[in-house]
Amino acid sequence: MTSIDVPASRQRPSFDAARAEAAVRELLVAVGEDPDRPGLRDTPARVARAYAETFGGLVQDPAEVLSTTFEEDHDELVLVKDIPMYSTCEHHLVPFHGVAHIAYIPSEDGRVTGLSKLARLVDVYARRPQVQERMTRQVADALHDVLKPRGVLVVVQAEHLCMGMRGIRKPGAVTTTSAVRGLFRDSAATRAEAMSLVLGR
Ligand SMILES: Nc1nc2c(ncn2[C@@H]2O[C@H](COP(=O)(O)OP(=O)(O)OP(=O)(O)O)[C@@H](O)[C@H]2O)c(=O)[nH]1
Ligand SMILES: [Zn+2]
Repeated sequence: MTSIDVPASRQRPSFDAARAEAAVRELLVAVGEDPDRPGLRDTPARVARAYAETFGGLVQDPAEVLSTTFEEDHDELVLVKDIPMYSTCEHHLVPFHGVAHIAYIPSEDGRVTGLSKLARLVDVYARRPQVQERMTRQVADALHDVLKPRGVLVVVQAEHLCMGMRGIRKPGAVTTTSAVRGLFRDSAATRAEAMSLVLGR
C-alpha cells in the first residue's frame, strides 16, 4: 500500500470559485463590514482567485510532479536546501512560511528526479490547509513511494503567523520538523551527516 494521498482530483471536484466568493462576502458581513462599499466590492472575487492558488495543491497529484526522472547513475546524496515555502495553518487559516530542505539518496538504479520537481512537490503539499508536521511527512512519503530512493530526509523550518500576529504573539519563533525514511532512518551516522549538511550554514 502506498502512503501517498489519492490524487485529490479523484476525491473531490475542482475549486468552486462561486462558493468561495459567496463565503468571503459572508465573512465580511460577519466581521461587521459592508461588502458593497467600493473598496470591498471586488474583494470576494479577488480572494477566491487567491484561494484557488493558495489551496491549489488540493487538486494536484504529487506523483505526477515527480514523473520526470533521469538516468544519472548517481547513487549518492542529492540535497536541495532553503526551498522557500508558504503554507496555511489549518487551525487559523493564516500563513506559516519558511524553508524546506530535501535530501535523498537515489535508488540502486541511480535515477534522479529534476531538482525543480522537489520544490514543486513542496508546493503541492504546502498549498493545502496544513499542519507543519503532516506536510513534512507527506513530502517525505511521496518521495519515498515514487522515487523509491534508498533514503529521504525532509526538514521544514517555518514561522507561524498564528503565533506571531495573534494569540500568544511570539513573532520570530521558528518551528523545525523533520521526517526521515530508509537509510536516514536506519543509520544514525548517515542521518547525522545529512542533518549537519542540511542545518549547517
Ligand atoms: N503542532 C502544530 N500546531 C500548530 C500548527 N499550526 C498551528 N498550530 C497550533 O494549533 C493550536 C490550536 O490551538 P487551539 O487551542 O485549538 O486554538 P487557539 O485558542 O486559537 O490557540 P492559540 O493559538 O494558543 O490562541 C495552537 O497551539 C497553534 O499554535 C502546526 O503546524 N503544528
Ligand atoms: Zn494556526
